[in-house]
Amino acid sequence: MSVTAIEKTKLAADFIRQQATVQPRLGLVLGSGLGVLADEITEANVVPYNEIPHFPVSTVEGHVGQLVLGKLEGQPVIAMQGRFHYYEGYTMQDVTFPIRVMKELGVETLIVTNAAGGINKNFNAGELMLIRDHINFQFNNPLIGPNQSEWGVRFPDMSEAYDPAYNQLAKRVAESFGVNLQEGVYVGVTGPSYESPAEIRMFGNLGADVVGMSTVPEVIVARHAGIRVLGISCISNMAAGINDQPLTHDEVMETAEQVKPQFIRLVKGIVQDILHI
Ligand SMILES: Cc1cccnc1O
Repeated sequence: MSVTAIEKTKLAADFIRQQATVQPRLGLVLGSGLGVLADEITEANVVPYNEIPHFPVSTVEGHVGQLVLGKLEGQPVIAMQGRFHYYEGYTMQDVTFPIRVMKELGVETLIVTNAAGGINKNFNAGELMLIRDHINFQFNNPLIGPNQSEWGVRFPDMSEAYDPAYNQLAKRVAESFGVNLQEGVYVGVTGPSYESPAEIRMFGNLGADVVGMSTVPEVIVARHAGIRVLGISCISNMAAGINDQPLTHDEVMETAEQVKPQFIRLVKGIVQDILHI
């Protein structure tokens, strides 16, 4: 007899709970090149994705695929070191399964991060952007199919998918730390090819400030589950056509390397207070 999605979620959560040193309240999804934040977690214990029942298995060679549970700035957290991308061939349900498991473990707040391409010409590679809203341009949705009413409603509201109170906190922390934090709209595309200049012009006309290949499905599922969300993009490079540079993944990783100190300082500052608002 096939195992239901709810049963798979509970089996994965039970496995993780047996190994966890904390009961996490805050979830972190760490995007390309940003997994280093998990190294800041104390009292940490690591659970490799390939040991967790029903967890997707990372297909990317040498890609760290593990959960890190412990304390970050004294708060009980669970961090994904390595995420699953739709472009790898995972289903939308695979991509978002870790968010369902986080909810089952008791997570009520999620910080989602990513590397993104800059579209807004006032932005620069190496800057951080607070996500105010997103555009789903992945021609799919993780909630398509029968609704699991114990997870959430059939038609979840997305009008404040990125929590306004969290965004006010992030701006206060950025200002206090002297971090130049941009703010804007993230458009999620499927990838894996980078966008064409014509597509970037279109996304700009549609109101997008950065583009990326992740985040949107995880946020939709988090909101469906009643998890409050804060999102931060690391502008890894300017998207196609914004300047005359060809796009490479190496450049995405190199920029993430440069922005890491600011990113870590900002997120740790946010983590100190986010569970109290
Ligand atoms: C992630 C990304 C970086 C740069 C340009 N486009 C993208 O989708």
